[in-house]
Amino acid sequence: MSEVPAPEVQDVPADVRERYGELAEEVRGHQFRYYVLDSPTISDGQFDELLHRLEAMEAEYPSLVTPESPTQRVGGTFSTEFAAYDHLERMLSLDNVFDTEELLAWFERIEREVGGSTQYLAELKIDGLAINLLYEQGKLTRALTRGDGRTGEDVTLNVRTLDQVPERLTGTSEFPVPEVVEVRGEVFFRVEDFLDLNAKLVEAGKPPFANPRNTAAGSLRQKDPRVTRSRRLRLICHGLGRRAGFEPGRQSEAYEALKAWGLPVSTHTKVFDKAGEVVRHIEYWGEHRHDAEHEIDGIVLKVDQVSLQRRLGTTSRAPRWAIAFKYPPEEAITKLLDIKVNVGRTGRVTPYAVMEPVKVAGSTVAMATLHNAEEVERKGVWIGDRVVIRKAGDVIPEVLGPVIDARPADAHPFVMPTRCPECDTRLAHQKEGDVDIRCPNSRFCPAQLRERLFHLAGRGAFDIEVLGYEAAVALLQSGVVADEGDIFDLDAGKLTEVELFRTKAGELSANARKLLSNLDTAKDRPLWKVLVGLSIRHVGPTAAQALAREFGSVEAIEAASEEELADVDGVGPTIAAAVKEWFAVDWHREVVDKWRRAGVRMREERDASIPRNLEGLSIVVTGSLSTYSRDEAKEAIMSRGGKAAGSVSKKTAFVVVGDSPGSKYDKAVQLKVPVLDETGFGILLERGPDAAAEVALPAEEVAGE
Ligand SMILES: NC(=O)c1ccc[n+]([C@@H]2O[C@H](COP(=O)([O-])OP(=O)(O)OC[C@H]3O[C@@H](n4cnc5c(N)ncnc54)[C@H](O)[C@@H]3O)[C@@H](O)[C@H]2O)c1
Ligand SMILES: [Zn+2]
Repeated sequence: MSEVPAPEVQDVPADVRERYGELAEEVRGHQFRYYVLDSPTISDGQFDELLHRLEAMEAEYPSLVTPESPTQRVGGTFSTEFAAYDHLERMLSLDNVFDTEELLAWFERIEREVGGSTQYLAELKIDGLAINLLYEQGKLTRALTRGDGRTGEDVTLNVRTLDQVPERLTGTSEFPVPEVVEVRGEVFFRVEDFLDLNAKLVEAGKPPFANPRNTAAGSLRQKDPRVTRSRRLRLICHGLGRRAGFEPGRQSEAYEALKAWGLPVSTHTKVFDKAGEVVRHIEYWGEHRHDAEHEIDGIVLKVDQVSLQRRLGTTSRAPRWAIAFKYPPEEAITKLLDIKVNVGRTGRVTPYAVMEPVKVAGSTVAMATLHNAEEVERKGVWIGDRVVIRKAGDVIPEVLGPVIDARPADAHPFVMPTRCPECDTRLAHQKEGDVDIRCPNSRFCPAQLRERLFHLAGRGAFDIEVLGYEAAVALLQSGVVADEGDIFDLDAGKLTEVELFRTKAGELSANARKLLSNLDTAKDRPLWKVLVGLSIRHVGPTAAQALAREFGSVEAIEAASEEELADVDGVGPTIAAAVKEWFAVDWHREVVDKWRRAGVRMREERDASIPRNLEGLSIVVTGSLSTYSRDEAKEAIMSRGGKAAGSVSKKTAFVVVGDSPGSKYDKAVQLKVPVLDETGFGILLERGPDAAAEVALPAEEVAGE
């Protein structure tokens, strides 16, 4: 073809040409920061998007394309820090597809060009940096980075520090050592080693690295090979360049040769006959991305037969016989606009990141929790920084760390506030050594009030549909509710005082009527839900159910000693202490009183047909019974007013002993507590303690059985 005709050049509007030039410059700038500085300021996904925009402009105005265009070249370049050498054969990049449709179109093109179906080799796309190892007469003579594809940087001394890189190749009868071979591969960090490295840095008070790929590149491209040596880099080989004295028929055969020569190859390489199977394979790895030892950003597909590879040839930047299917990026880089703090239901103050919204793993992210002040410091992020965020699948987004090289002059560290942002109370650690810092003004802090109201309306508590955040805030701000104690005293008169619950005509809104009816239903929720609604620290559904089952009423829980509480299965000392602390606060007890007066259920509903014949008795069950499960036995005791205790004491009325009893039985013997077998337990339940006492055995006799 002749040169691009001049008139077409003029067809490109000046503003498009200008925008194109700017975009191309921007892309080159990012390539420099990525390939030379090992320190990108945008994520790979964001970079790919810029490149795509460039491609789209070129597709619309083909005359924009020049050989220098970033779309036509292998991305990298080389730094003058290293000696530069040419590769014997060019190192190329890979073309990308981003969905199945594009992939199927690629298969179609290949099969059209080779005239039929063919076999494909599927490999994990390792997110590392490309390396070219030159072996002459079996001896490693040079290692180069990819550079611009033609010329790479000499990193031989550094590569020699990798355990997996043999100084000399070994040969076998099937695969003798070739005269010359360029081996292409990927240098990377195993995720585990990367996390280890970061943990050590943090321990030494240094900022951690943001991601394994750039850290691997930075670790290999070091002036001082000792730094490289300390970094536990890994290698996987995935191709050949120039070779003499060896010619594989298939790519998969080349891997066998590499392995025979003593080079590391992947264990996840697979040959497929059918495009459909490849698609399933890609889906599988999409869901198991994190099962590989290294990060993967896609699957690479290669036409397996080398003669067909030759026939398909290459473009200026990539082979035509291979393609990379890229998974949606899980990381993005964005600006950390601010770090704010949130005050939770129990007063815990949590810093969180406010970021310029950015798309990652299919959703837009603008906020992420930072957990506590220590965590902010550990991550080393400053307000104003560009930060790397990560969101894997459905997992909540996480701020990984700052892009240190992109730190603007006005960036500044976060300072944890000393006063509550909502009520101005001085914040404090509740106990010595707590990481968390809290607002102690639990009664009046608007944030805590709002969160508690919202919580008590939740599914796990009273399940009051209309009482969301908006309603909670409206009720508190209007003053008709001072705290959660007032919630069940709401009536039509009070609600008409709240704008949110009034119609324009000043009448009660439909929503208000619904709230009243919700509240009415809520009064009859089971005891455990009432307990959850009280916002006692650590008392979630599990502990609340255990407490309700064991004690049967709020009064009984309040009256129980810390030991008795701790003794309950599913409660334990921490929760027991929290319950005691909670009931020790006057206004907490007032909340309970107000709710009780308003008609909220304060005790477990009893089945009237069950006799309350064990009232006040503490009974311990040990070993397994044949007709009752452990829970059923407890339930049977408690529904009769007894207490199913977890340990034997002098106050224990009976110890019920099943098969293979534990140390509780020994304790019963020691304390001379009456012991019942399973039949005796049945008598106890049906006829009460007096009848049971007649059949109770002295402990020794049961033991002798
Ligand atoms: N964030 C930034 O600023 C920035 C700038 C430039 C490039 N990038 C990123 O770098 C990548 C582009 O770089 P690229 O040109 O190296 O292309 P690429 O990473 O998409 O694909 C080519 C490379 O894949 C590697 N590879 C990994 N596993 C392989 C396997 N099994 N078989 C064959 N090759 C395998 C090879 O080293 C090869 O050079 C993109 O992900 C891009 O987003 C990011
Ligand atoms: Zn406060």
